Amino acid sequence: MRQVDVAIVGAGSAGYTALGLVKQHTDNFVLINEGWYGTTCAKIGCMPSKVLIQIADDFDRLQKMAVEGIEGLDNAHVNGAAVMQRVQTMRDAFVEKTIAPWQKLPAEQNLNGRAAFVDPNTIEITYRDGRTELLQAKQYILAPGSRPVLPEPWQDMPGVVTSDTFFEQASLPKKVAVIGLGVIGLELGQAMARLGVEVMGIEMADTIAGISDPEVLNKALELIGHDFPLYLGQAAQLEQTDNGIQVSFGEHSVEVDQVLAALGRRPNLDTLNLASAGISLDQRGMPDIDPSTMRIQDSNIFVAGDATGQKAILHEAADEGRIAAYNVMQALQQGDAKHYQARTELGMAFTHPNIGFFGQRFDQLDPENIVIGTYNFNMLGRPRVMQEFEGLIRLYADKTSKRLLGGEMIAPRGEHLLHQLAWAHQLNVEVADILRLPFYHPNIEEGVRVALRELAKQLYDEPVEEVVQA
Ligand SMILES: Cc1cc2nc3c(=O)[nH]c(=O)nc-3n(C[C@H](O)[C@H](O)[C@H](O)COP(=O)(O)OP(=O)(O)OC[C@H]3O[C@@H](n4cnc5c(N)ncnc54)[C@H](O)[C@@H]3O)c2cc1C
Ligand SMILES: NC(=O)c1ccc[n+]([C@@H]2O[C@H](COP(=O)([O-])OP(=O)(O)OC[C@H]3O[C@@H](n4cnc5c(N)ncnc54)[C@H](O)[C@@H]3O)[C@@H](O)[C@H]2O)c1
Repeated sequence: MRQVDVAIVGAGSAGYTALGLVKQHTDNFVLINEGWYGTTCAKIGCMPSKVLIQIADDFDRLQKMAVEGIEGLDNAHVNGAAVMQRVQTMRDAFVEKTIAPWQKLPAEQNLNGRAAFVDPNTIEITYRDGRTELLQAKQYILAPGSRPVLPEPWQDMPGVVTSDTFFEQASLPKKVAVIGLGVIGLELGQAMARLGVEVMGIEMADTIAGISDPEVLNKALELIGHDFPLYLGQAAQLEQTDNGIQVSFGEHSVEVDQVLAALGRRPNLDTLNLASAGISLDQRGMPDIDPSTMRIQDSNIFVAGDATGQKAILHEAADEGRIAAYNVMQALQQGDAKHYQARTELGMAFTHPNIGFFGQRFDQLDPENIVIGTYNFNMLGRPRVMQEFEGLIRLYADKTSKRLLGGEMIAPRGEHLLHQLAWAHQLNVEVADILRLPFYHPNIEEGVRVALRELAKQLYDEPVEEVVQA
């Protein structure tokens, strides 16, 4: 039986990051990956979705140009097939770049098969041709990602797509029901709507994109609702018809060509048969993973990326891959696992305007202990020039420490505002210190300053001097 120092399962963003570090330490490793290479992010996730969103944003700007004196735009229209061709061409380029490191691995270390534990020390690899191989590693890094949730009756229904298949289409559909208005449903639903597809959005919960602040939610429903109708608090039923799919929810029933099911993603750890490794699992079938070490209990198994069932976003997958690899190297040298702190949490939907949060969300905070600063984009010059003057920023600060705790927003260029606020949050400085940082004029960041000033008025007895004393 083959024996190695390290076995990494999953050639995604988490596995890729771990591999880069493990390689520096030992040559005695294997990478096991089932199915295609190229990562969820590059092939069916972050990147193709951002290409589609960019095209939708560009098309939308044409309408804004008309009021700026730019003429001759009346004939502009969307060629759905060309749009999807552009998405696929760019996606293929991203995938090609992503698979280069795997292609450089010698064949005996790059195993294209499914891994699963057969006992606490051994995994079995099942190759595509049905062959199997047993392998033992001193340490394991499991990074098998996640898959879309899809109820069984919907699985073979023609016309039902998930983000796994959406980007493969030859053209844009005509009429779509987007079921699930989390990040994927909102991003793709809005982009399609802005490209002329008739879209309706149906969500079981009473919020979209995980927004917990009721004021931000109201603003988001208003703004995203301009692009397509949103039905909240409704779970949909599907029925196949001669012409498509009948979607029923609440009082409504409508026939569509296509359903985009965006109901969330499920960790792929269940494919690894962890029970055979002697790992105890909770009711959801998940092991107890320490987020500061990425280790399962006291085992030689580390988990990273979407497979943890925690923060299913790319930079977190990469960090978890790093932490798992650092600790695998520690373990190979008989060292104790090192504990790492999480970065400030940051999440965003690349809708228009961007929706997102940093730090703690509104519903995680005690209203008694916080003050709130807001900005609602009705006055600033630069957003008006850009014709993007609608949004709402809500920042939360701790009454005692006078530090930012978090914030939620729907805001033009919110992706950048969220980064700056997350950096300030992680540096753990007082609100007054953030106000003493430079703010250029005219800029959207001036809106953040308005919200910070509102916080400062509530936090300090004296007005804050916004210039640093020499
Ligand atoms: C539509 C969409 C848009 C997204 N947009 C963004 C975004 O804008 N920003 C962002 O930060 N995140 C985004 N994400 C999330 C991001 O793509 C993921 O968090 C990230 O790709 C997870 O990486 P991973 O390494 O955990 O998994 P993956 O990249 O999925 O890699 C897992 C690999 O493991 C393999 N595997 C599974 N089981 C086994 C097994 N038993 N044996 C061997 N191999 C196995 C799989 O085949 C796969 O190759 C998006 C996701 C989607 C779906
Ligand atoms: N910009 C980004 O960073 C980005 C973009 C896309 C995806 N992602 C990642 O991908 C993950 C998966 O995205 P997602 O949007 O599929 O999941 P999600 O968990 O964000 O949203 C799924 C939504 O579907 C709803 N839902 C579930 N079952 C339903 C039903 N039967 N009927 C109606 N609604 C139902 C849920 O209430 C939830 O709001 C996210 O957790 C996110 O981390 C990130």
